[in-house]
Amino acid sequence: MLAHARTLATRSARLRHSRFYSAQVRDDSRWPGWDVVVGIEVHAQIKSRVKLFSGAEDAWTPDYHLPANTSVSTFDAAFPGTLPRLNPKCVELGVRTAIALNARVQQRSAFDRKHYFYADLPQGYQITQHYAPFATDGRLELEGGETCVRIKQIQLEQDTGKSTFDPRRKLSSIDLSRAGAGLMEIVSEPDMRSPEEAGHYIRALQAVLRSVGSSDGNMEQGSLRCDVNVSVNRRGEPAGTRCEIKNLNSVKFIMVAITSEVRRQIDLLESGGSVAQETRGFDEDKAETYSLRSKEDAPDYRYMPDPNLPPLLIDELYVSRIREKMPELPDATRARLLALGLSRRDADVLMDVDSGREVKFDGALAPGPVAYFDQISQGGRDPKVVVNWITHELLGQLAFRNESFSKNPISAEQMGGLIDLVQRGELTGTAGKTLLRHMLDKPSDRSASDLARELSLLAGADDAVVLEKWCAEVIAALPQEAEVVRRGNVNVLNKILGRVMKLSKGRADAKAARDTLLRMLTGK
Ligand SMILES: Nc1ncnc2c1ncn2[C@@H]1O[C@H](COP(=O)(O)OP(=O)(O)OP(=O)(O)O)[C@@H](O)[C@H]1O
Ligand SMILES: [Mg+2]
Ligand SMILES: [Mg+2]
Repeated sequence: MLAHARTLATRSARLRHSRFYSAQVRDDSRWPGWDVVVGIEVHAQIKSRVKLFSGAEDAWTPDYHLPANTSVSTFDAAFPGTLPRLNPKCVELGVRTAIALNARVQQRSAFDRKHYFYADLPQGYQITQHYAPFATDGRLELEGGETCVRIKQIQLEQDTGKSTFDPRRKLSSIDLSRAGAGLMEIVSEPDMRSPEEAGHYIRALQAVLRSVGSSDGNMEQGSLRCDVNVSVNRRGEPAGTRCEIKNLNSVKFIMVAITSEVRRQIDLLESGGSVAQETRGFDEDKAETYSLRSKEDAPDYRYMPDPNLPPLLIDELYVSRIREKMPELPDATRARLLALGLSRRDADVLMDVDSGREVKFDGALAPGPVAYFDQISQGGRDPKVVVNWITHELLGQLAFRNESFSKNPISAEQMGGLIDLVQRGELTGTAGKTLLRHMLDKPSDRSASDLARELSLLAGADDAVVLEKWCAEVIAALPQEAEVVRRGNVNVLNKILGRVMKLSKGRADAKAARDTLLRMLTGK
């Protein structure tokens, strides 16, 4: 009876957590009558200069332009007699990630050896926490909080080296620089129901990792790598057999690979066949998955506890200290920005994971567009005006120059000064943009108003006189158009006005210029 009650309680907890058991699954017109089930294993490189077990002597930089084998300690190369020593920074960044993913940090976890024989793994085994991970039972809400993906576990493990094969010379090269670097394996429950949801999950996870500073989460550079498990079943039937697609390296390829794998499995089942559990690769050119090895060929990893590493003990005080220092998480940031009156789009642009925000080593963060926005809008500036200048003008100009936000040379103070000049009417909007361009062209630490004065961009006291001079000059240059306006056809005025604005290099106030022209031409 008690056991039954417990089962029911567990089941209803699950019901609350996973949409899989509760809400109706919508039919997908791509595969009507079928349900798609996806679970993802993410390997995220921990942003610590020191590897997971090989001590401070081998500080490494994940810079792939460096020559091979430049950051390898004797431990990484598995010299006999070398011993592992756990890097506490990796534990701290792991715990930060676990807290951000609402996971339970285990007071006791342990390290196992997972054996396989491959040239980029000199020890002959990888140290991992597959059986006793340091965090379990997390969850990550996807956009809008409608869907929630449960996180089964987060474990610490070593990265391998890198092997490259040159088919021409039939030569394999091994680079051990990466060997032994710290990874977090974040294993999701099979809670995603479409290729798009898998994409949202990875994006949301990237945002979390970056916001806590535990990983770059950059798929292109390999600091975030995904193994994607896919199965299909007819609506109402239990989940099917999963295939695992290894090593996908972009969100786009994840979605394409899932779509093509779903098609393959459905075709197999519809033609009376069955899906065999196997590990598959993804061919980017053909947009197809292909078999790597079947379950029968799966290696026997001969897991065993690592005798050289004691269990990892994490006490509650340690966790609560980290919890107190947690930075703002993406969901909270988005909610705060929306509450300030920003549009969803503007909030997304500020928070964009690809905006060039840098995660520095050991979890420090370079300020991204959101922090820049926060600094500028302090002191009572209108948040909507500030976000406009950042997203449209600044990010626009930077994009035009093919530069990311991390290259922005304009300080928050300078940008705030520029916005104030425009808001107070001392600078026209167009002159403000000219000033912004100048600040990007010639970075300096001078204030916006000094620069505006120096460039004669400020709208001054003798404005009206200058404006009349510009108008007169343009009227003289466009006698025919001026005549048409004089005869009462005001439509042509815009052409004359355009010339005045051009002549003033944007310094003229458009409305004042229009009024002046009308007065000079029609007396009104
Ligand atoms: N029916 C299913 N359809 C799709 N995904 C599934 C299904 N069942 C389980 N999964 C997913 O498969 C993944 C299993 O990962 P896990 O690390 O636990 O084991 P593994 O793949 O056997 O081990 P390894 O780490 O050696 O690859 C999880 O992400 C889980 O959500
Ligand atoms: Mg796994
Ligand atoms: Mg796996």
